[in-house]
Amino acid sequence: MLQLSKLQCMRTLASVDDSYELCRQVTASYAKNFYLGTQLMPEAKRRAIWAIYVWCRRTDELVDGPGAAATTPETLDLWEKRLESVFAGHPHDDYDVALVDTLSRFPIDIQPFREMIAGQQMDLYRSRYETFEELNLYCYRVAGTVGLMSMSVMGVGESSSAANWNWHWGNRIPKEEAIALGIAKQLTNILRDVGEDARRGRIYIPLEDLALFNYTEEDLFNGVIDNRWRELMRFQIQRARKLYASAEPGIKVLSPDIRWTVWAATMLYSRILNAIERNQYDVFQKRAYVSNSQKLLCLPAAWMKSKVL
Ligand SMILES: CC(C)=CCC/C(C)=C/CC/C(C)=C/CC/C(C)=C/[C@@H]1[C@@H](COP(=O)(O)OP(=O)(O)O)[C@]1(C)CC/C=C(\C)CC/C=C(\C)CCC=C(C)C
Ligand SMILES: Nc1ncnc2c1ncn2[C@@H]1O[C@H](COP(=O)(O)OP(=O)(O)OP(=O)(O)O)[C@@H](O)[C@H]1O
Ligand SMILES: [Mn+2]
Repeated sequence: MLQLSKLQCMRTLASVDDSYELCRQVTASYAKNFYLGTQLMPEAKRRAIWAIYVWCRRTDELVDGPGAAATTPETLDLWEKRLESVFAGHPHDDYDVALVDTLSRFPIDIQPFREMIAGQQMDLYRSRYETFEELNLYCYRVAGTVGLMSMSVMGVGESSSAANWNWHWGNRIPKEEAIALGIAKQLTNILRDVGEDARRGRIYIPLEDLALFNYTEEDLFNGVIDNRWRELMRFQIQRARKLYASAEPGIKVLSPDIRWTVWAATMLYSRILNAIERNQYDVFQKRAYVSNSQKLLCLPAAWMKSKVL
């Protein structure tokens, strides 16, 4: 469904509403946490996020999905050319129709999308990161950019209109916070998926951090859990939590009608770190996740935060 489709020139493309419905279905099936978050948003912004989510998911699937073995740098170059035509108003398939419509309604820049592709390109040729600085660039590209894309739709300031871009009157654009939240989520995702990524020969945790705790790549591939591993994971979790904390002041600058969503998305994702701790840092045999009951309990707390913080 999400594979690169040939230009659907033989038949008319989906209507705008049908395309948004397709994007809603993909978001609901691939990302229950994000989908739940979008349910707390106004309709116009919710649909735009679904359209952006699908483009991001398709881009990720090119490198991480079932057809990834066939993906080459040329595939991603083609995908970027399609991105440019979408930004020029020319959809290639039914999914693109919603994104073209979203781009006509919100002030969204193409650059974060290009950088997302550059981040996925890194997954084609890199399976190790020597330093956190290198990993941070990867996380910015695949996740920090999602923060920038989402913020273009969410808007800032006090007015609650769909396109409440009133920063002309001094509302600060919390770009750094949006990027920080994306990177914090990516670091969380990396810690949750250590075992899954190791089975694919990938280590995202910086090698300088492994060395700091005298933990080797071989230990990681063998799933060794001892005090070295627990200290290394505590260090990683602390770094992710610091980034979540640095993003939080930016949420109150966002448009009031989406603050609940962003608090909920932040709390839901950061609770994965708590789950890793509850699992005694066993990310090799156990999958850290937030239960549905825990997710639902986050919602009133997120609502309160959106009103007072
Ligand atoms: C409600 C809400 C937060 C909407 C954002 C939804 C959206 C457009 C998400 C796109 C996610 C995606 C598929 C990106 C492709 C690359 C990738 C997979 C990134 C990782 C996401 C998690 O995906 P998943 O859990 O499905 O992981 P697996 O592939 O299954 O392993 C990432 C961890 C990136 C997530 C980053 C964000 C959602 C950005 C959050 C930042 C904001 C919403 C900005 C808020 C603004 C301020 C000022 C704080
Ligand atoms: N047991 C599992 N094994 C492998 N992958 C899983 C497993 N459970 C969930 N996933 C995948 O991992 C991702 C995270 O799952 P989780 O339930 O934490 O959140 P989600 O439903 O994906 O919501 P979001 O993607 O917004 O975090 C999902 O994309 C899901 O498809
Ligand atoms: Mn997911």
